Amino acid sequence: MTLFTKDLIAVAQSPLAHWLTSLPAQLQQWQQQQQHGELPKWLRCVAQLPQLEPTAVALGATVSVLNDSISDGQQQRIKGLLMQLTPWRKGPFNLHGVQIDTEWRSDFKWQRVAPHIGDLSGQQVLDVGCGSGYHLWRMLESGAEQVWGIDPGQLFMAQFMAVRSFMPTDLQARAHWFPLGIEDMPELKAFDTVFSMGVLYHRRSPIDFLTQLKAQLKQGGQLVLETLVVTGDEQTVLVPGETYAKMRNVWFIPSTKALLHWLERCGFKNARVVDENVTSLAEQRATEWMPGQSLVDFLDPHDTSKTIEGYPAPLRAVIIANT
Ligand SMILES: Nc1ncnc2c1ncn2[C@@H]1O[C@H](C[S@+](CC[C@H]([NH3+])C(=O)[O-])CC(=O)[O-])[C@@H](O)[C@H]1O
Repeated sequence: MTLFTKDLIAVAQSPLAHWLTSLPAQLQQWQQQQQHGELPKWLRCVAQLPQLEPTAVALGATVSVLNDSISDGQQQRIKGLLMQLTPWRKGPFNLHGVQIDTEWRSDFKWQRVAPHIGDLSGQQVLDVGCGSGYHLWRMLESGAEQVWGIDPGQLFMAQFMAVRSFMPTDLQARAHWFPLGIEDMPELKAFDTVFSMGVLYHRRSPIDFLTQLKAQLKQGGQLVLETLVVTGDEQTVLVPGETYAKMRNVWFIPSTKALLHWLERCGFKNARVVDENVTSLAEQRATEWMPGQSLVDFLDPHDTSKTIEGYPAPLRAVIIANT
């Protein structure tokens, strides 16, 4: 059975069945390109993870799967294998007692987003740029019927597959991850809610990006957009120099007013800002599972209201809009 067979069957059995016109060929082509590089090694680690019947599962702040009769030896083995998938950026997870304290406390972001998204019960939900899939589990916690994550990051895929391998089969069948960028998506117009958190500023063409997100939504669906913003009016946008907070791939950081304007121009209705928050050093920091540089190293050491390049420090907004 190939890597995505079960997920493709889930597509066929869902209201997204028309995705099958492009998806199998894209996945096959992608798999052919993965013979070299680190993915095969990461997937071997995932395949070696022990299969244990979960006795407790919690899709809460720490996404947890536990088995009450696990041995110390099994736990050490799980930790050793999961450590080979570092850096772990988005979490936290507790997998059979192995606490993955990720660089980001992604639960903080979910706490800001969740009160505003309504009831996801029965919904088909897409998460564009889902990383390790931490928020996919939280979307299931909020009632989604099926969650679909896309992200071009191969290590994130291995991390998602590792976490999913521990989940009970009913949850495994409701959470899917495909190695696609938003630009690889056909116009499905089929999802009830589309999330895109932390991606807009990585796109060179933000208006095209918003249009691509809209093309995934049903009529009457909702977009949940989370991104870096700056303060300013409808025409304020920061286009940083080579780096922003040491990130090389940051293009457009609009004000919330500009973002609302863009959403309106793209045909979204009822766009509203539901949260604004300065990223704290507690939310993004180095840990055993991501030992490299983190937010503290990206800010001006003498003035943490500025990035190391002198731009405003990361301020993030959550915006909800409808089609
Ligand atoms: N073209 C693209 N299409 C889809 N995804 C992409 C693309 N380009 C990059 N990504 C992916 O977008 C994610 C951005 S991280 C947010 C993770 C999560 N959502 C979070 O809110 O914590 C934000 C950050 O750490 O700066 C990464 O996983 C990329 O691989």
